[in-house]
Amino acid sequence: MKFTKMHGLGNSYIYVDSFRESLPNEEKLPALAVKVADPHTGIGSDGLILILPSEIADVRMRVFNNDGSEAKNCGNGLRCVAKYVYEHRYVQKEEFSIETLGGIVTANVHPSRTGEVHEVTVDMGLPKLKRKEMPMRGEGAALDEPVIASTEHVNGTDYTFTAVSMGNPHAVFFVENVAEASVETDGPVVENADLFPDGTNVEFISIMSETEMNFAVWERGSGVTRACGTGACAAVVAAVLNGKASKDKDITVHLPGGDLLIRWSSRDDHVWMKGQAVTVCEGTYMDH
Ligand SMILES: N[C@@H](CCC[C@H](N)C(=O)O)C(=O)O
Repeated sequence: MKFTKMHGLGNSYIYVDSFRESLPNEEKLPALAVKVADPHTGIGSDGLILILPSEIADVRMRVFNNDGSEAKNCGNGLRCVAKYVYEHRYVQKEEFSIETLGGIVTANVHPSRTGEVHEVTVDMGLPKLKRKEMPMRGEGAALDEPVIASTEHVNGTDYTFTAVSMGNPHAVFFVENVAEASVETDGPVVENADLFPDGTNVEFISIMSETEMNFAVWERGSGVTRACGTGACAAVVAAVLNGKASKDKDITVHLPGGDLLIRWSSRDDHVWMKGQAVTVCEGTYMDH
């Protein structure tokens, strides 16, 4: 199976071009994701991304975490898919749509004179804020309410966070110092809490100024990663909802793997993400 390894700020995936490659049966895809992602016996990545034709958008992306679970969206993956389909001329325009399980988004590539794409902007669409849209468990009318700085009980402990869906779920915690955040201890506890029937990604952020924040993440299905694009979008939305940042400002999110520029626009309430997309290598994977 031919593959391309790409990353956005160190959040790496094995990309399979399903315009050209025939894929294993549907039920074998989760196991394939686990195998290719293994750094010792596979290629090594945070998961597997399939680039496919779409009937309702210009192209389609499917994302598998490195535990084999399928995700509904991936911000860093979207930028890499946009780079790939533009450079391989599957689209011949700089603005085009990408279908994900979490909805359709619009990508804008910024090609160099030679046609290479190093940076991509994505209109990530509307954040979903209602408890039932995460999804998160709750009672009656609360299901239609947003979860902003809400204290929730998980395994006997109280956790205070803001929940934002960017097609996939995120629980955002404000902390004093991201370097000291309990990413590897609280991350998996919140990820797997009963409260989240589908699990959740977990972000820890600290506000540095009106236009800057530090960020660390525990990703659902992948654990600690160097970056999470949808997580950075959710972090900015959470900061605005908590009065710690403003709409219409370009906010630099400092992730472990580098920076993303995120803006929540008041014009249409869409969230915009701008950042790098990098090709690491291409090769042939021998399935075994
Ligand atoms: N790394 C991604 C998100 C990947 C999916 C996530 N772990 C989930 O299960 O929702 C990003 O850049 O957004």
